[in-house]
Amino acid sequence: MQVEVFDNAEAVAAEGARRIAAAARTAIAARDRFTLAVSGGHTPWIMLAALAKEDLPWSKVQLFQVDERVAADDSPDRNLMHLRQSLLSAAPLPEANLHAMPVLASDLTVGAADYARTLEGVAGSPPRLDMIHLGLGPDGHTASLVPNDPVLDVRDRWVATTLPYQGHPRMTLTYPVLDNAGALLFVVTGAEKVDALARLRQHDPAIPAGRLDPARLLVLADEAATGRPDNG
Ligand SMILES: O=C(O)[C@H](O)[C@@H](O)[C@H](O)[C@H](O)COP(=O)(O)O
Repeated sequence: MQVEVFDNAEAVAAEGARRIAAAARTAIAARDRFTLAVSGGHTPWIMLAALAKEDLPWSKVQLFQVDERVAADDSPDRNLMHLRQSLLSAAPLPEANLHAMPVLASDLTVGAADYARTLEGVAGSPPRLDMIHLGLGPDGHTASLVPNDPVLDVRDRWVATTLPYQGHPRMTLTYPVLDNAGALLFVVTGAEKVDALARLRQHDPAIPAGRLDPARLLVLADEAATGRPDNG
Protein backbone atom coordinates (compact mmCIF):
# COMPACT_ATOMS: atom_id res chain seq x y z
CA MET A 1 0.00 0.00 0.00
CA GLN A 2 1.33 3.39 -1.05
CA VAL A 3 0.31 6.21 1.28
CA GLU A 4 1.08 9.84 0.43
CA VAL A 5 0.39 12.49 3.07
CA PHE A 6 -0.30 16.15 2.38
CA ASP A 7 -0.68 19.18 4.64
CA ASN A 8 -4.42 19.63 4.18
CA ALA A 9 -7.54 18.51 2.32
CA GLU A 10 -7.05 21.05 -0.45
CA ALA A 11 -3.60 19.69 -1.23
CA VAL A 12 -4.99 16.15 -1.22
CA ALA A 13 -7.75 17.16 -3.62
CA ALA A 14 -5.28 18.82 -5.99
CA GLU A 15 -3.06 15.72 -6.00
CA GLY A 16 -6.04 13.44 -6.51
CA ALA A 17 -7.09 15.44 -9.55
CA ARG A 18 -3.55 15.27 -10.92
CA ARG A 19 -3.38 11.50 -10.43
CA ILE A 20 -6.73 10.91 -12.12
CA ALA A 21 -5.75 13.17 -15.03
CA ALA A 22 -2.43 11.36 -15.40
CA ALA A 23 -4.19 7.99 -15.42
CA ALA A 24 -6.59 9.31 -18.04
CA ARG A 25 -3.79 10.50 -20.32
CA THR A 26 -2.01 7.16 -20.02
CA ALA A 27 -5.15 5.12 -20.74
CA ILE A 28 -6.20 7.31 -23.65
CA ALA A 29 -2.71 7.15 -25.17
CA ALA A 30 -2.79 3.36 -24.88
CA ARG A 31 -6.42 2.48 -25.61
CA ASP A 32 -8.06 5.70 -26.78
CA ARG A 33 -10.35 5.81 -23.76
CA PHE A 34 -10.39 6.10 -19.94
CA THR A 35 -12.94 4.38 -17.75
CA LEU A 36 -13.37 5.90 -14.30
CA ALA A 37 -15.72 5.40 -11.35
CA VAL A 38 -15.97 8.00 -8.61
CA SER A 39 -17.34 7.78 -5.09
CA GLY A 40 -19.61 10.21 -3.31
CA GLY A 41 -19.85 11.60 0.20
CA HIS A 42 -18.32 15.01 0.96
CA THR A 43 -14.62 14.71 0.15
CA PRO A 44 -14.61 14.15 -3.63
CA TRP A 45 -16.18 17.37 -4.82
CA ILE A 46 -13.18 19.70 -4.35
CA MET A 47 -11.04 17.15 -6.16
CA LEU A 48 -13.52 16.73 -9.01
CA ALA A 49 -13.81 20.50 -9.43
CA ALA A 50 -10.02 20.55 -9.82
CA LEU A 51 -10.20 17.61 -12.24
CA ALA A 52 -12.68 19.56 -14.38
CA LYS A 53 -9.95 22.13 -14.99
CA GLU A 54 -7.59 19.52 -16.47
CA ASP A 55 -7.17 19.67 -20.23
CA LEU A 56 -8.40 16.19 -21.13
CA PRO A 57 -10.11 14.69 -24.22
CA TRP A 58 -13.34 14.31 -22.23
CA SER A 59 -15.14 12.62 -25.11
CA LYS A 60 -12.84 9.65 -24.48
CA VAL A 61 -13.75 9.41 -20.80
CA GLN A 62 -16.45 7.01 -19.60
CA LEU A 63 -17.62 8.02 -16.12
CA PHE A 64 -19.38 5.67 -13.70
CA GLN A 65 -20.59 6.00 -10.13
CA VAL A 66 -19.08 3.82 -7.41
CA ASP A 67 -22.23 4.11 -5.39
CA GLU A 68 -25.36 6.16 -4.98
CA ARG A 69 -27.98 6.74 -2.37
CA VAL A 70 -31.55 5.68 -3.13
CA ALA A 71 -33.12 9.13 -2.92
CA ALA A 72 -35.02 11.56 -5.13
CA ASP A 73 -33.21 13.31 -7.97
CA ASP A 74 -33.35 16.63 -6.12
CA SER A 75 -32.17 15.21 -2.80
CA PRO A 76 -28.92 16.75 -1.53
CA ASP A 77 -28.03 13.23 -0.43
CA ARG A 78 -27.64 12.14 -4.05
CA ASN A 79 -24.02 11.85 -5.17
CA LEU A 80 -25.10 12.55 -8.75
CA MET A 81 -26.23 16.07 -7.81
CA HIS A 82 -22.77 16.89 -6.43
CA LEU A 83 -21.05 15.13 -9.31
CA ARG A 84 -22.91 17.33 -11.77
CA GLN A 85 -22.18 20.50 -9.76
CA SER A 86 -18.48 19.80 -9.19
CA LEU A 87 -17.31 18.07 -12.36
CA LEU A 88 -19.94 18.06 -15.07
CA SER A 89 -20.78 21.74 -14.81
CA ALA A 90 -17.20 22.55 -15.83
CA ALA A 91 -15.88 19.58 -17.83
CA PRO A 92 -17.27 18.92 -21.36
CA LEU A 93 -18.02 15.26 -20.71
CA PRO A 94 -20.69 14.12 -23.20
CA GLU A 95 -23.90 13.21 -21.40
CA ALA A 96 -23.79 9.80 -23.09
CA ASN A 97 -20.49 9.14 -21.31
CA LEU A 98 -22.01 9.70 -17.87
CA HIS A 99 -23.40 6.47 -16.45
CA ALA A 100 -25.54 7.36 -13.45
CA MET A 101 -26.80 4.59 -11.17
CA PRO A 102 -30.56 3.98 -11.69
CA VAL A 103 -31.54 4.35 -8.04
CA LEU A 104 -35.09 5.37 -8.88
CA ALA A 105 -35.82 2.11 -10.69
CA SER A 106 -39.09 0.60 -9.51
CA ASP A 107 -37.18 -2.64 -8.84
CA LEU A 108 -33.69 -1.88 -7.53
CA THR A 109 -32.52 -5.43 -8.19
CA VAL A 110 -33.38 -4.98 -11.85
CA GLY A 111 -31.79 -1.54 -11.79
CA ALA A 112 -28.57 -2.98 -10.37
CA ALA A 113 -28.55 -5.68 -13.04
CA ASP A 114 -29.10 -3.08 -15.75
CA TYR A 115 -26.17 -1.04 -14.46
CA ALA A 116 -24.02 -4.16 -14.38
CA ARG A 117 -24.83 -4.76 -18.03
CA THR A 118 -23.86 -1.17 -18.86
CA LEU A 119 -20.59 -1.72 -17.04
CA GLU A 120 -19.98 -4.95 -18.95
CA GLY A 121 -20.75 -3.27 -22.25
CA VAL A 122 -18.04 -0.67 -21.62
CA ALA A 123 -15.51 -2.52 -19.47
CA GLY A 124 -16.04 -6.24 -20.13
CA SER A 125 -16.98 -9.08 -17.78
CA PRO A 126 -15.94 -8.95 -15.07
CA PRO A 127 -15.75 -5.18 -15.61
CA ARG A 128 -12.23 -3.79 -15.58
CA LEU A 129 -12.28 -0.06 -14.98
CA ASP A 130 -9.03 1.83 -15.49
CA MET A 131 -9.41 3.66 -12.18
CA ILE A 132 -11.81 3.62 -9.26
CA HIS A 133 -11.76 6.50 -6.78
CA LEU A 134 -12.71 5.46 -3.25
CA GLY A 135 -13.43 7.26 -0.01
CA LEU A 136 -13.20 5.84 3.50
CA GLY A 137 -15.93 6.15 6.07
CA PRO A 138 -15.14 6.56 9.79
CA ASP A 139 -16.47 3.01 10.25
CA GLY A 140 -14.12 1.71 7.56
CA HIS A 141 -16.68 1.38 4.79
CA THR A 142 -15.77 2.18 1.22
CA ALA A 143 -18.07 2.51 -1.77
CA SER A 144 -21.30 1.41 -0.10
CA LEU A 145 -19.65 -1.77 1.14
CA VAL A 146 -20.86 -1.05 4.63
CA PRO A 147 -20.34 -3.05 7.85
CA ASN A 148 -22.64 -5.97 8.62
CA ASP A 149 -24.42 -5.79 5.28
CA PRO A 150 -24.94 -8.84 3.03
CA VAL A 151 -23.43 -6.79 0.19
CA LEU A 152 -20.00 -7.59 1.68
CA ASP A 153 -20.43 -11.21 0.60
CA VAL A 154 -21.60 -10.55 -2.99
CA ARG A 155 -19.07 -12.06 -5.36
CA ASP A 156 -21.27 -13.10 -8.31
CA ARG A 157 -22.69 -9.70 -9.22
CA TRP A 158 -20.95 -6.44 -10.17
CA VAL A 159 -23.60 -4.11 -8.74
CA ALA A 160 -25.79 -4.65 -5.68
CA THR A 161 -27.99 -2.77 -3.24
CA THR A 162 -27.65 -2.42 0.51
CA LEU A 163 -29.97 -2.29 3.47
CA PRO A 164 -30.73 1.24 4.67
CA TYR A 165 -27.45 2.90 5.78
CA GLN A 166 -27.18 6.44 7.11
CA GLY A 167 -30.74 7.13 5.98
CA HIS A 168 -30.86 5.44 2.58
CA PRO A 169 -30.45 2.09 0.91
CA ARG A 170 -27.59 2.36 -1.53
CA MET A 171 -26.60 0.95 -4.91
CA THR A 172 -22.90 0.06 -5.08
CA LEU A 173 -20.15 -1.58 -7.05
CA THR A 174 -19.14 -4.84 -5.40
CA TYR A 175 -15.74 -6.20 -4.42
CA PRO A 176 -15.19 -8.10 -7.72
CA VAL A 177 -15.29 -4.81 -9.64
CA LEU A 178 -13.03 -3.04 -7.17
CA ASP A 179 -10.62 -5.99 -7.17
CA ASN A 180 -10.48 -5.96 -10.99
CA ALA A 181 -9.76 -2.25 -11.47
CA GLY A 182 -6.53 -1.08 -13.04
CA ALA A 183 -5.98 1.33 -10.15
CA LEU A 184 -7.65 2.06 -6.81
CA LEU A 185 -7.23 5.60 -5.53
CA PHE A 186 -8.28 6.35 -1.96
CA VAL A 187 -8.77 9.98 -0.95
CA VAL A 188 -9.01 10.29 2.84
CA THR A 189 -9.10 13.54 4.80
CA GLY A 190 -10.15 14.72 8.24
CA ALA A 191 -9.50 13.78 11.85
CA GLU A 192 -12.64 11.64 11.92
CA LYS A 193 -10.83 9.16 9.66
CA VAL A 194 -7.82 8.51 11.94
CA ASP A 195 -9.01 5.14 13.21
CA ALA A 196 -10.34 3.91 9.88
CA LEU A 197 -7.18 4.92 8.03
CA ALA A 198 -4.98 3.24 10.63
CA ARG A 199 -7.04 0.04 10.22
CA LEU A 200 -6.87 0.32 6.43
CA ARG A 201 -3.07 0.62 6.64
CA GLN A 202 -3.09 -2.56 8.72
CA HIS A 203 -5.40 -4.09 6.06
CA ASP A 204 -7.71 -5.05 8.88
CA PRO A 205 -10.37 -7.36 7.37
CA ALA A 206 -12.77 -6.32 10.13
CA ILE A 207 -13.45 -3.16 8.14
CA PRO A 208 -14.81 -3.37 4.59
CA ALA A 209 -11.97 -1.28 3.11
CA GLY A 210 -9.47 -3.59 4.80
CA ARG A 211 -10.60 -6.47 2.59
CA LEU A 212 -9.08 -4.90 -0.52
CA ASP A 213 -5.63 -6.05 -1.61
CA PRO A 214 -3.28 -3.54 0.06
CA ALA A 215 -0.70 -3.97 -2.69
CA ARG A 216 -3.13 -2.38 -5.13
CA LEU A 217 -3.99 0.72 -3.12
CA LEU A 218 -2.75 4.27 -3.50
CA VAL A 219 -3.94 6.36 -0.55
CA LEU A 220 -3.81 10.14 -0.58
CA ALA A 221 -4.41 11.53 2.91
CA ASP A 222 -4.05 14.75 4.81
CA GLU A 223 -2.14 15.14 8.08
CA ALA A 224 -5.41 15.30 10.02
CA ALA A 225 -6.38 11.79 8.91
CA THR A 226 -3.00 10.36 9.90
CA GLY A 227 -3.08 11.49 13.52
CA ARG A 228 -2.26 8.96 16.26
CA PRO A 229 -5.21 6.49 16.44
CA ASP A 230 -5.24 6.70 20.24
CA ASN A 231 -5.75 10.45 20.39
CA GLY A 232 -9.13 10.87 22.00
O1 LIG B 1 -21.84 7.66 -1.11
C1 LIG B 1 -21.00 7.67 -0.21
O2 LIG B 1 -21.24 7.99 0.98
C2 LIG B 1 -19.57 7.39 -0.55
O3 LIG B 1 -19.35 6.74 -1.69
C3 LIG B 1 -18.87 6.80 0.63
O4 LIG B 1 -18.33 5.54 0.46
C4 LIG B 1 -17.79 7.77 0.95
O5 LIG B 1 -16.70 7.57 0.06
C5 LIG B 1 -17.32 7.60 2.38
O6 LIG B 1 -18.45 7.61 3.21
C6 LIG B 1 -16.39 8.76 2.76
O7 LIG B 1 -17.17 9.91 2.66
P1 LIG B 1 -16.56 11.38 2.83
O8 LIG B 1 -16.00 11.72 1.51
O9 LIG B 1 -17.73 12.20 3.23
O10 LIG B 1 -15.52 11.30 3.88
